[in-house]
Amino acid sequence: MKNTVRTFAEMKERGEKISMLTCYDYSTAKLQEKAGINAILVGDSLGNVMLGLPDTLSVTMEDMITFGHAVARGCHDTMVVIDMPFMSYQVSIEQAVTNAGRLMKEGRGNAVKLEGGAAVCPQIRAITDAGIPVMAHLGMTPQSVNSLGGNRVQGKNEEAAKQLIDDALAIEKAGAFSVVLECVPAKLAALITKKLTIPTIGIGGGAGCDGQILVYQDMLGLFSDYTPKFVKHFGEVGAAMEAAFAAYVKEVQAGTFPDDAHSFKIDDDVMERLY
Ligand SMILES: Nc1nc(=O)c2c([nH]1)NC[C@@H]1CN(c3ccc(C(=O)N[C@@H](CCC(=O)O)C(=O)O)cc3)CN21
Ligand SMILES: CC(C)C(=O)C(=O)O
Ligand SMILES: [Mg+2]
Repeated sequence: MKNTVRTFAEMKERGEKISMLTCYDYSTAKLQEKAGINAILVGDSLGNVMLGLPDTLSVTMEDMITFGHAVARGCHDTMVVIDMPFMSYQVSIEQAVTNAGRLMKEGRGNAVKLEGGAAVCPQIRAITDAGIPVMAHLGMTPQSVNSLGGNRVQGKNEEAAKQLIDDALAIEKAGAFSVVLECVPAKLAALITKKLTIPTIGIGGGAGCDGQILVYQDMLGLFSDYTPKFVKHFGEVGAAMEAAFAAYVKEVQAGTFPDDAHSFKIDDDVMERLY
């Protein structure tokens, strides 16, 4: 049986930390599942790390479905959450439910995630009522980068902090099963975590959250367009890949690859007749 919404609730109750990573492809999903990850997010950050875009705004439903389905094929026991892309849920409740449904039917996700607080509570309620679990996303919400004026920490002053707490309580009431807290001061994220019965998943939210998430290319040292303060490298995979690519180039140039072990044989008498 797949871990699911119930697993999340039980883990918070037991005080067990929830580990999440983003993922966008089949092979990486299999590795993450083998490594024991609790849940995977197919994030719209794929715009940055897979497509080389400057932000997440032009990521489409088709993008999310293509990458989502690839990840879902690699996951047998792991819950797959798929981000709802910019403008796939803001316009109307009806459109939000339709698009969440597509991410489940065509993307083969187990849950969806959308950004925002009180403003998107009607969408959270309607999608949840349709039988689709919703993860909320508060604090720094990258789809609002043009309103927020950059990818910076949120909730620093009393008014903004109170707003964040109110939004967190509202999305919980609307039926969200969990919430991402992005770029929120650690002490504020810890307070929100205490106030909520649903698990909080931090990214730049400090150790007081119920779980953590990172973009996998960030934690592997595979992405270098920018490095948010919350990113820690758990490996230097970018450097390892570059070294392997360089070794390949060198062997091809030298003619030492492929050798006999990586080539196919034909009987000598067949070759003699051909000559
Ligand atoms: N590779 C990647 N990692 C992410 O975490 C991520 C994405 N892409 N794409 C979507 C959003 C964008 N995110 C970002 C992007 C940049 C910063 C960043 O550079 N923050 C600076 C502060 C910048 C400022 O104050 O203006 C920092 O020091 O953390 C943070 C989060 C988080 N998400
Ligand atoms: C950074 C996470 C939370 C996200 O929304 C994404 O990867 O798109
Ligand atoms: Mg996202």
